[in-house]
Amino acid sequence: MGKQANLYSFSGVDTLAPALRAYVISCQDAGLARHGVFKVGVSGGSLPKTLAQALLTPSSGEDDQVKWGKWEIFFADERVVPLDHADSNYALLKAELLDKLPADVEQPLVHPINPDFLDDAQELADQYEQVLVRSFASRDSVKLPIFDLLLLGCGPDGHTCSLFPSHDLLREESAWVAPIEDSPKPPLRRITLTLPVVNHSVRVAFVATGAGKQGIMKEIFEEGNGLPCALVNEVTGERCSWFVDNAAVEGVSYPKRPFCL
Ligand SMILES: O=C(O)[C@H](O)[C@@H](O)[C@H](O)[C@H](O)COP(=O)(O)O
Repeated sequence: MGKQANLYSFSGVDTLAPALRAYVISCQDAGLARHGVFKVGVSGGSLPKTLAQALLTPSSGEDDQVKWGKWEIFFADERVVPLDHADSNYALLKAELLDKLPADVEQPLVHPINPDFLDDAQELADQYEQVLVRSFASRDSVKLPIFDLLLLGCGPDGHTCSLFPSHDLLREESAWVAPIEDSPKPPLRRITLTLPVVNHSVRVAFVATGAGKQGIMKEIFEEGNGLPCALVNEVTGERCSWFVDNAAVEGVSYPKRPFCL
């Protein structure tokens, strides 16, 4: 394993957001330099709101451009509900971010789940996997898709995407996208990227804020305990960056780095 995951701590979301913006833009520019598009996966929870705060501010110069027209957006996990349902991660991202993009810029290509398959979570996951197969097929090796960036949250139990602690899904080795029908966090039925896909991403960024995350951050960074977020940290090492606020990591013994690219 390489170096450890980067832990960047900020006074609050207002100071975290500009750093997250700089980080996302650097991943975007690296993706564009590598293959002309930026393939990014996002989760639900509080992330879309923070992302909007980071990305919707006006550009401050040439190096600070969000090139929306070059973005391909996927869902790191999604609830098995219609796209306009209150629980839908797509609906959340749409309301928080996509609907607020300036109308005069080229729009990103967004890949929601196919609502024709809501009756069967396995089929929904398989169909979403096919979306990834088609999108990533131009690569030489499609053993696993390689996202340029995954932007993830961390639940108070240490879950990420819909990969929950001690769940059998953590042992999935071959599927890229898997169904889960007994999610400990409602709603029960979801689909999620699997751990090998998360770990294969070029970069992984977690955003976790608020004192409510303190206990789990301590456990993830000090003990690991096989928690899904800790498993990602262990495999991705320095390819992984955490954007947190001071409240979330108070008392956590782990070196915090000053943010720089
Ligand atoms: O669909 C979901 O439930 C989310 O994708 C989930 O993985 C989320 O990211 C975490 O639960 C963190 O949520 P918060 O950021 O709201 O704490």
